[in-house]
Formats: sequence, C-alpha cells, structure tokens
Amino acid sequence: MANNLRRIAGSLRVRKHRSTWLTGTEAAPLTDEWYGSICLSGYIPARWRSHAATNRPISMENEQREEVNSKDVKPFTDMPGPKGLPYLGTLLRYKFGPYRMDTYHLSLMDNYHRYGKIFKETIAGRTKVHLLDPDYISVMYQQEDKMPHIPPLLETTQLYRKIRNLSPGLGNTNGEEWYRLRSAVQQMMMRPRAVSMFLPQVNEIVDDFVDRLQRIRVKDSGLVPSFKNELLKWNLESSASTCFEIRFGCLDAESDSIQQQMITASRQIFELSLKLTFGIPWFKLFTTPTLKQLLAAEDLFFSNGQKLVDQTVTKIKSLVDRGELKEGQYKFLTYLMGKEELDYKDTSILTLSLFADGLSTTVPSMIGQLYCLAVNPDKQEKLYESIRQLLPNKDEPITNEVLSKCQYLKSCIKEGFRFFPIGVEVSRKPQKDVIIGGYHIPAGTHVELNNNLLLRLPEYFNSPETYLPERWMRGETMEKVHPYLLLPFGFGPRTCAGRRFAEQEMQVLIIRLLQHFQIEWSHQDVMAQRYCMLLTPNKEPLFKFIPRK
Ligand code: HEM
Repeated sequence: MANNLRRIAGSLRVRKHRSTWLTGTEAAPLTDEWYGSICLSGYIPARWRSHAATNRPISMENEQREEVNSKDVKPFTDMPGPKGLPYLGTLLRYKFGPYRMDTYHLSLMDNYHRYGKIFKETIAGRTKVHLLDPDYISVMYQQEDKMPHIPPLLETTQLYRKIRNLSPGLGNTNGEEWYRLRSAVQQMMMRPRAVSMFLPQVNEIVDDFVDRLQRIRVKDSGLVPSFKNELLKWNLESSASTCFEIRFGCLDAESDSIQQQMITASRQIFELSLKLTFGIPWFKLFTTPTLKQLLAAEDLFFSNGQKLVDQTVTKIKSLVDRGELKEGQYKFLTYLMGKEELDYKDTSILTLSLFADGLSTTVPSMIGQLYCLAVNPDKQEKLYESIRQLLPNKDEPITNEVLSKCQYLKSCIKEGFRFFPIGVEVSRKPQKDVIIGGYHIPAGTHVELNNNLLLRLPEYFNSPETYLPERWMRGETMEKVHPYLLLPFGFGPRTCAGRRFAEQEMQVLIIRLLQHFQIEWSHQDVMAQRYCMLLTPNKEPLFKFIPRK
C-alpha cells in the first residue's frame, strides 16, 4: 500500500509536465501463461479441453497458401448467401420487408435455413460472413493469437470517441493499442479475487434496491411498475459505487434527474446506432441529423460521467497530498492511476466503460434470468432452497465464500443465458486467410460467430425448450454440450472484460431477491427478444414480487 501511494503521489507530480499520466508501477502483461489459461478456462468444461487443444485451426501459413487454390477449397465468391443490389446488398429487405431491423436475429435464422451453416450477407456496403456451427466457430477461436482483431463493438461509439478525441477504449481498438489497455486492466478486472473486493458495495446497493422494491411494489398485486427502469437505476448506482465509491442517488432519482437522463441517453445510443447501422453510412461523410442526435446522447452520458471521474481523481490527489488515502480506498481508480502505460484519457474511458456497460448488458441479462425463474417456479423454489441452506439469514452479507458454493445458482444463470443471450454475435477480423466449412475467407473479412442463435436447437440440446439448470450441474444430469455453443461472454483473449463484475452483480441480486420474494411473471404471453445492436426483452417486463413468509 505504502509503495502504491508513493507511486501515485510521485506520478501525480510527474503528470504536470508529461502527457503520460502516471509512472513507476509494474505492468500486468498478458503473458503466454495467461493466454493459455484463458483459452482453456471459462465455459469450456474440463472433459472438452483435450478436444479443444487437438481440434487444430485451419488458418493458413504461407506454405499452406497453395491450399486455397486446391480443388477442395471453394473461393469466397462462391459462399452462399442472400443476393442483393450492388453496394446496398439486402438493405431494402430490412427497410421494406420481409425482414425488420429489430428482428435481425430472426432473419439470420431464416438465412441459416436457406443457405446453411456458413453464409455471407451484405447490408449497406458491409459484408459479413456468418458462422452457425460450433465446429466452425471453434476453428475461428483457435486460430487466434494474443491480439485477435475485432470490428468495433459499436461503430458509432468508436466514431464518437474519434470525433471528441477520446481514448477508443477496449472494444474499439486492435493490435498493440488494445494490448496495452487490456494488459493494464487485466489483473483488476479478470481476477475473481480482485473483483470480490467490491462485494461490500455490491451488497449495499442490492440491499437498498430490495428495500426500494418493498416500498414501490403495488401491495395487492405485487407488481413493480417500470421494473426495467428500476433495474437500470440499480445497475448505474452499483457501478457508480464500484467506480467512484459514491452514492450517486439513482435509486430514488426523479424522472428529470441527471441520473435518469443518463439512463435514457444510454438507451438512445443503441437505438440511434441501430438506425445508422441499417442505413447507407452517410454519417461517415457528414453530420446527419441522426448522427447529431447520437452525438448529443453520447455527450450527455460522457460529460456527466467524466465529471465523476474528474471529481474522484481530485479527491484522490488531495488525499494523497495529505497522506490520508486509506488502504483499499478508491480501489478501481487508484489501480488505474498506478499504471504508467495509461494516460488520463485511457483511465477515464476504462472507468466509464465499467460505469456504463452494465446498462446495456447486465440489465437485459438479469431480466432474462428472472423471467426464466418466474416461469419455472419449481426451479425457482429449488434455487431458493439451495440459497437458504447456504445463507439462512437474509440480513447477512453475501460473501465470496457463499458465492463460490452456489453451484445451482451458477447453473441457473448458464441456463438463463441459453434462453436469453445478450447478443446475436461475437465478431472477429482474422489477420490471416482462413478456410472454414470448405470456403476460403480472406484476411480482414468481418466474421460473425453466431453460436447464440443455436442455443435452442434440438441438434445441440436435449429438450431445448425446457429450462433445465441441471444440464449444467456436474454429475449424472450433466449434458454433453459442445464447448463452443454457450459462450455468453465470448472466448479467448478478447473475452468480456466486465464478465467478473457482471457475474458477481447478477449472483448477489438473484440471491437477495429470492431470499425476500417469490417472483411471478404476470404477462399472459412469453417473453421474446428484440434486436437493438444487442438483444433486449421485447416488452416491458411485468414481474410480481410476493414477499416470502
Ligand atoms: C451479463 C453481462 C455481459 C455480457 C453477457 C457481456 C458479453 C460480452 C461479449 C460476448 C463480449 C465479446 C467478447 C469476445 O469478443 O470474445 C464482450 C466484450 C466486452 N465487454 Fe462485456 N458483457 C457483459 C457485461 C459487461 C460489463 C458490465 C462491462 C463493463 C466493464 C463489459 C465490458 C466489455 C468490454 C470492455 C468488452 C471488450 C473487451 C475487449 O475487446 O478486450 N461487459 N462482452
């Protein structure tokens, strides 16, 4: 701690006359050891690891290049897919039917049935190859090196950051630039032990959220009005507490408050991004009205978030100057400030990513998880019982030890992700030519790994429409599932950087909610998803929260 403080204090002084922010700390490189371990960890069960290791990629080295010309390898131009107009491709099908932008996932399935497990589609000048076969997907992942290239997670956010001269952040950059950022946050964000340091804050916000639900639920019916918005407020409050160690005041925020405006802006960013993505990209040439709206929404979120970063950094500086920074205080920011390879812009964008990203990812995932439990009351009761065994007293904090023992909860969450993944794809841009499914895919092609679309197919799962957490439990009930099917956080070196935080928050929230309530679904019909760059529930979720005796 003392060393770290000296480092921060020293670097704060240095920063005045250097563009680099902080100096004197050891980097946390993405070592080969780490690379190997991450490839063989995560959602890949042990019994599949040898399969994963021996299923060699078919990426091409120079000497293999002649294979492309071999009779067995079909050229890229022969790859099937929907035909469209020059440049526009199939855009008009989304504008005027039969497809729709908000059901893009369904049109991909339609194309899968028409063209098979590998096809390509061009929409407004952007050509993408789609892989809907776990074996093909494993080939893509296994040809990755230490720095897999991806298209930007959100093209429009990448553009915004460029226009405003901000750091691109992790999901919008590649190569050495990405490696530098990722190495810097790796230890803090990907190590479960590091993330568990934030458990007290997560507990506190979840407890306050549960109290709020008790207050705002309609007494007779148990319904919670605008539940999605309530979850968004919980998530932003929780992230503010993790990133800035403040209470931001989201839970009780009024509808015109800055907190609520930020939540609304975050939704608008995705809605507008969808509009720009399914259109001719004029916005790349000049500021179209839609781009203008998008910049305004980004500005609103970013400027208010940046204020929080600035205020917290000022507090840290002043505490350091007075020698009063306590051990473990402002953990996330002091950690980043201790990394000499990060400048102020990087530190800000990495912090703001942790602050904001859960709104579009953790929240829709949580709705999916709660829905699955609500419409499967027997599984909900089984989960509640397993929680009660581990933590009989609902006033006790949820510890790391409790979380590590919640095996049934983890299986429920996996099964929930099978029903409600948050996106249709994980994308890659291979840096070498690859041969997949007998087709030559040139280096630099945008390839989408659409395993999330296969998660309810009988080819891959027994009783796929049945919510069966037991299929993931070690033992007799465990199902033999292909290791490259259920990868809710992606895979490999570019796996989700917020995964540990998201999992921790979801686990704590589900435990506390079930300790206090029985959850019921009050719609007549089932919940489905709509596409808005990511997948979100297609309707306002109406849950009943019935207090447990
Ligand atoms: C349930 C919640 C979440 C899910 C299901 C999820 C899923 C994903 C997926 C599938 C990817 C692409 C991975 C790949 O390309 O292999 C990704 C990337 C990423 N996620 Fe998440 N995510 C979640 C929450 C979060 C949160 C809370 C953060 C906040 C820090 C976050 C930050 C990121 C970042 C920065 C990347 C890009 C990583 C890189 O390119 O190095 N995610 N996420």
